[in-house]
Amino acid sequence: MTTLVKICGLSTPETIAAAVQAGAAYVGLVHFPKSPRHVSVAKAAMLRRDLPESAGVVLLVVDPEPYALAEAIRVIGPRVVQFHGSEPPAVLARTRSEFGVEVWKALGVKDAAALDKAAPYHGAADRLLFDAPASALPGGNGEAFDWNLLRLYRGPTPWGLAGGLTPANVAEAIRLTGAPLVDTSSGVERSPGIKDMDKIAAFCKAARL
Ligand SMILES: O=C(O)c1ccccc1NCC(=O)[C@H](O)[C@H](O)COP(=O)(O)O
Repeated sequence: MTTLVKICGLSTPETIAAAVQAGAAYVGLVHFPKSPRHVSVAKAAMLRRDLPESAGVVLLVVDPEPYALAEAIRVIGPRVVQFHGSEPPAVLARTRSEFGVEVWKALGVKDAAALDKAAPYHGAADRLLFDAPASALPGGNGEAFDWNLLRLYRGPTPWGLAGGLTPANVAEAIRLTGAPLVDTSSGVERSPGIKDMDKIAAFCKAARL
């Protein structure tokens, strides 16, 4: 089965084009001012405008105010909204029904018990993204968690694996977990917020092996 790839934290037309060209199914735009990858709503809309419909634009937010979220979705027009804070299932369900977007929920995985946090989101989320627990930032810290925790995971909601994935370790992560989608940010950067087109291509290639 083909593993879908999401490259997150993109902020230039060149690196987005490189991700699409390399076969990434999803490109992530981080709208969170404390992140080195933050893009304003206006910039996200500009980046989105030049993309083909086939590119899955994921707008990433952290505990957004309802008004600000509505405005961002209206102006940017993403295919997916990824919630990366402590949003309850009702926020995802409401966002999906009001705006007709896909909604994803990121969950930090510290131990096996952390996977129980997925249960309330079944039915409300279109995808769960299992990531390393929040540290300096809610996500995008380049830290991996113990992938063995997902070996036997069989939840009903489509899911993805994130956290410290790189061109060098992504094939092993897929082999161990069977992840249907892999997501990376720091692992394809030269420095925080600065994406590297060669690393993006290498990641997409390694995820296909
Ligand atoms: O990337 C960020 O700066 C970020 C900031 C705040 C919340 C989430 C953020 N990123 C979310 C992602 O989907 C990342 O791709 C995911 O956490 C994996 O990041 P990394 O470990 O750096 O590959």
